Amino acid sequence: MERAERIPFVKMTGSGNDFILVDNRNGLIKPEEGPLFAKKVCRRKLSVGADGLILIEKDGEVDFSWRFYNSDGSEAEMCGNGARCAARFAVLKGIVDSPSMTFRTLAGLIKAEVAGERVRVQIPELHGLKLNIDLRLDENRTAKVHFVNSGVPHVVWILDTKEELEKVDVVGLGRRIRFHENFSPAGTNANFIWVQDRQSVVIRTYERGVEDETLACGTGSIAAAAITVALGLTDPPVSLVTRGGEILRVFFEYDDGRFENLFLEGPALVVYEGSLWDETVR
Ligand SMILES: N[C@H](CCC[C@H](N)C(=O)O)C(=O)O
Repeated sequence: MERAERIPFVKMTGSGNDFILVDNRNGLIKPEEGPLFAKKVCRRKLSVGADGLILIEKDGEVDFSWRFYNSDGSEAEMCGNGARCAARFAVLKGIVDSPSMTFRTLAGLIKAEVAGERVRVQIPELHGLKLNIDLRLDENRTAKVHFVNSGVPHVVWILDTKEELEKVDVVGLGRRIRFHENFSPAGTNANFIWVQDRQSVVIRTYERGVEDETLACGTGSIAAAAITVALGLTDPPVSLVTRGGEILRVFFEYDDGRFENLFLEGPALVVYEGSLWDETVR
């Protein structure tokens, strides 16, 4: 990257899942530089710090394209909370001239609708739904889990009580699932949920590529909503109570294994704007 003394960015939070957003339509950060740049700027205390980096790029057909990186520098196909932040960022920065837009991700085209601080994004599709998997965790323990890809891969483990959800070792068990041979080589995110009632689920998520629990996960919320509806435990729209306390809402129609018109809705807030000094990303 030719040395740009300072790189303007906006820090945003999608229900506690936090991101650094950069308008990279000038191509300053080259594709091959993305992973290391992301790893450096997402370090808490040593740089801006975030769960992920979002680079907005030019696109010849739709409003814009994006590159999404987890804080470990891995590029992910999609990010639900990040998509909501990217849509609001595009409106605030005049990258689009309408509150409705379409942008390109590795998981396909995302339609977004910005209404003030709240954003709805339409997820292209769910695939690979697999219910009631007996997952061997170690020689003495198996867990009944479920799987779906909601833009990125997600395992969902349903716990019986709120207390169990409070006490579960999200990082220890989450890491075991994330690196489980069943899901290699791509790995998976791991969600632990408790079904509060037919309209709401409390969720905690261990995120692949952050390698820790995050305060919210958009695609994880979609996965949990889809799986609990498919199991007959909830009815859409489903509210997801995230670890940060914010509520994410997932809308869709479900009929005999088919999910239609999948939307994720929730707040996407600006925390601050800044300019990144070159000396901390060399
Ligand atoms: N860490 C995820 C990508 C971000 C997902 C999450 N932040 C969301 O809001 O969907 C992965 O690598 O699969």
